[in-house]
Amino acid sequence: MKKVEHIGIAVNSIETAGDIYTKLLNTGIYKVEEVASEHVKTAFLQTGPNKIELLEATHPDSAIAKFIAKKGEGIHHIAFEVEDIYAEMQRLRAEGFVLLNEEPKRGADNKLVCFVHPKGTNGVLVELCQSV
Ligand SMILES: CC[C@H](C(=O)O)C(=O)SCCNC(=O)CCNC(=O)[C@H](O)C(C)(C)COP(=O)(O)OP(=O)(O)OC[C@H]1O[C@@H](n2cnc3c(N)ncnc32)[C@H](O)[C@@H]1OP(=O)(O)O
Ligand SMILES: [Co+2]
Repeated sequence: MKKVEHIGIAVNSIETAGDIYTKLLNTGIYKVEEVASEHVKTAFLQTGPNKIELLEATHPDSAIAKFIAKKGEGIHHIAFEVEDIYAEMQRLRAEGFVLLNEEPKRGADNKLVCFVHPKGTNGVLVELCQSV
């Protein structure tokens, strides 16, 4: 794992949360991107070498909608940057982690992503990200 690529925060409104995080971080949103396959709209703010990813559900079936319904707004996942997502997925499988997707899938911000089930990571949803 190269670094923490982003912290994903589940929010009801990326507009409202975006204003708050713009003030908090003293920097603006540099990208808003919908990922239809995940039923989410994302907004990114750069914080040094890392990012904050605000996530708003675009459909009731969205993982974000279910998360907020259950736990309210808050930190949703930690994403790590990897060099080779295929090799990392294979390594994690061999280590006994449960991956939530068989193959890497297209994420936001020009990434290939894969998620690791939180049951195997002390309750923290982990995302692997490889730049494409
Ligand atoms: C890809 C675009 C973008 C990017 O960065 O590029 C994103 O980051 S998109 C982010 C949204 N997409 C995902 O999160 C995909 C992966 N997530 C999943 O597959 C599900 O959300 C899953 C499997 C983590 C949970 O599924 P579901 O909510 O349908 O099941 P449960 O509600 O029964 O949850 C099972 C169990 O997991 C706990 N849980 C759920 N979400 C989280 C979370 N974010 N962090 C930690 N724990 C989580 C939930 O509380 C249940 O535990 P239990 O003890 O049984 O209550
Ligand atoms: Co993410």
